[in-house]
Amino acid sequence: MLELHRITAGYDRRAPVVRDVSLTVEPGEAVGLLGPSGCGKSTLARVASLVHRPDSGTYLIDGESVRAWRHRAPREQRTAFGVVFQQPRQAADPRLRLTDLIAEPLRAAGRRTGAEERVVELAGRVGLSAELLGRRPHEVSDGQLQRACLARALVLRPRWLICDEMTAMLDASTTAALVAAVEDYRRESGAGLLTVGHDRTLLNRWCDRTVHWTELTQAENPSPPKNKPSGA
Ligand SMILES: Nc1ncnc2c1ncn2[C@@H]1O[C@H](COP(=O)(O)OP(=O)(O)OP(=O)(O)O)[C@@H](O)[C@H]1O
Repeated sequence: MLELHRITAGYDRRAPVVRDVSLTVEPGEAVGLLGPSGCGKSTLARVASLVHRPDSGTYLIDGESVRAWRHRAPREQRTAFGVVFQQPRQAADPRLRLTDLIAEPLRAAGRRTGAEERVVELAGRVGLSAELLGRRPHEVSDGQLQRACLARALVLRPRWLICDEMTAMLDASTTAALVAAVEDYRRESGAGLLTVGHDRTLLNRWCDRTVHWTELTQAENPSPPKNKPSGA
């Protein structure tokens, strides 16, 4: 379970953008987070994925307290997360061919054995052809690059996925393909998901539960209604 408790975070300690926010995600659960532009959703998603250290609050991952963020976080906690951001061009090294981009986390973790097969398998899942795998980011569309970024996020088989407006700039068919790839992975792995977005209809359809930013600062465990009947 992910348990973010009374998190305050931002970019200037005197004016935090996230104030006293609490959120939990159960194992295997898909939670959608909605809220107006600039309210702090991405900042909270960055705290949850261990890339942004909060000013205060506590964070438990599967019962274990998080004591360090970014490169200081233990590898086991860092690699428990697969993260996809809104802007694939900002998240991708422009020098890498898509095949190397997807394999990057395997190399960083020293897990080269079987890397090629894993990349090919993931490329199939996200709908990237062998020809596209040989191209560099400037030679593919935003949607194709985002497919590669999703494959990269899945390559270490994370227990948790954090998608920060993953589909915000994509057309309907690419959005559907990426959501389907995430859901296939979750079905087989049991991974939990926190997905941030503006599209209430998409989040309601995709997630078990959709929470609005304003609910996160109210009493804990507000038991919001489920989007789908259990087992659906
Ligand atoms: N690196 C940064 N340095 C300084 N301020 C930042 C930084 N990143 C975000 N902010 C500010 O923090 C506030 C919250 O930003 P954040 O991206 O978390 O919001 P958001 O809810 O995800 O917005 P959107 O839906 O538009 O993506 C905004 O006012 C933003 O300008």
